[in-house]
Amino acid sequence: MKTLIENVVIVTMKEEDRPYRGDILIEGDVIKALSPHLTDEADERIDGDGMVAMPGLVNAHQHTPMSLLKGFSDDLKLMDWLNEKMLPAEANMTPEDIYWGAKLSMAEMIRSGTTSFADMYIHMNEIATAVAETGMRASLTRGLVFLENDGGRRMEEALDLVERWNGRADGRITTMLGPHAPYTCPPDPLRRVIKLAEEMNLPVHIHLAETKEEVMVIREKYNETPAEYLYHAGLFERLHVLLAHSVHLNRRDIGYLKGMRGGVSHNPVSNLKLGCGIAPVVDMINQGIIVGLGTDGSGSATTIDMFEEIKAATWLQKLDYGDPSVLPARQVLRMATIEGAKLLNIDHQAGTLEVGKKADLILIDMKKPHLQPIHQVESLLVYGVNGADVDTTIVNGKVLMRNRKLLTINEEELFKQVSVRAQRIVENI
Ligand SMILES: CSC[C@H]1O[C@@H](n2cnc3c(O)ncnc32)[C@H](O)[C@@H]1O
Ligand SMILES: [Zn+2]
Repeated sequence: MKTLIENVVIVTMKEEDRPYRGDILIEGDVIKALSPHLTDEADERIDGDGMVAMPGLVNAHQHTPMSLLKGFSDDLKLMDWLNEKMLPAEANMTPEDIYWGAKLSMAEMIRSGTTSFADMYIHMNEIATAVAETGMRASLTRGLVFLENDGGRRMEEALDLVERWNGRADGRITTMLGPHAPYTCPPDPLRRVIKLAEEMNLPVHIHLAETKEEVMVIREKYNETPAEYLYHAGLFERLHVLLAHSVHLNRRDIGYLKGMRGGVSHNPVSNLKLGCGIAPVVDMINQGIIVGLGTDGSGSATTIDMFEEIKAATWLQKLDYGDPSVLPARQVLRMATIEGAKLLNIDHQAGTLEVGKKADLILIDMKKPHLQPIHQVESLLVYGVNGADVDTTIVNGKVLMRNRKLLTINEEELFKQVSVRAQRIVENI
């Protein structure tokens, strides 16, 4: 199957490229050619006039089924929200709920231009099934909380996910191991997970230093900062690690992360809404740490539109530094694309528009009052565009949304399923 996108403004997000008008040829699941003018025959032609083509966005930290808990308990502190609301609700979730909640998030992500995401949750088989069906690309992790003895059941589920799904769905699914956070993972089980990840050559996905309370708890328990605790457990020695949040890091903590494989998912909307603080994004980047962007679950953030994260990320750093020149448009766009792809360990496949990479791209409709005139495309992509401006979403060469119509998800059925399930889950909480 050959698809030719014609006469479109191409934003490759490669370091050396600047936006230019041209054509994109997709053959099978890869980008075959990118050029100012292509004359190839194609099975399908897409008129890109008035559109911008850019790499699909990479959401580096998600809990997809939490879409079912969206708006259920807002305006709480993280630990109250988690312990009193989310955990009891999650105990009520069936595997089918997880499947439909994950699909709801995927519908929203495809609609707002996300093509790849990293997910940490429970009942991962159902999430993987939803990924296989919707056509998205994902790095999946069974979240591991070690506060009570479960006879090794969670760990078995984590390994089952890896065995069943790593490299599956045409290579769109990869897997990681997911010790949830320093405050839910005591030293012994944490070290066991690290050893296993090393033996199995698997990346690790973990929350880090999200709140001041976390810093206090870890200080009381271990007389260390959360970053020190992970460093001394050996997490940053060999493994590729995806750290979610990393809000409360001091200068020494940033030093521990320096040189690590992987990096940090910055989740500014969730951090703002939960009042967590402002992550030292610019300081981390200046130390060579890779920083991508994520939304966290919609149970906390409500929105999983990555264009909102893009805006929040740059606004917050400008405000924090009192300097509008920090985190300029191009840099924050790279965080949402190629830097995120590096965090998911898929930058050989995604994150830029390049010949030979997988065809994961989006078309943005610029024929709208808020996106005209176009002086600088990259500026408008950051400060003007929102998820509803995405016209077409393509993953692995397959069109998942065209003219804003989802092609792999039946939304009518989806909405029926989620409204009934969401009500049942929160009853009596
Ligand atoms: C055991 S699966 C993952 C686990 O993480 C919880 N969660 C969702 N958002 C956050 C967050 O911002 N910080 C910490 N933990 C979070 C989710 O409810 C699941 O229980
Ligand atoms: Zn999270």
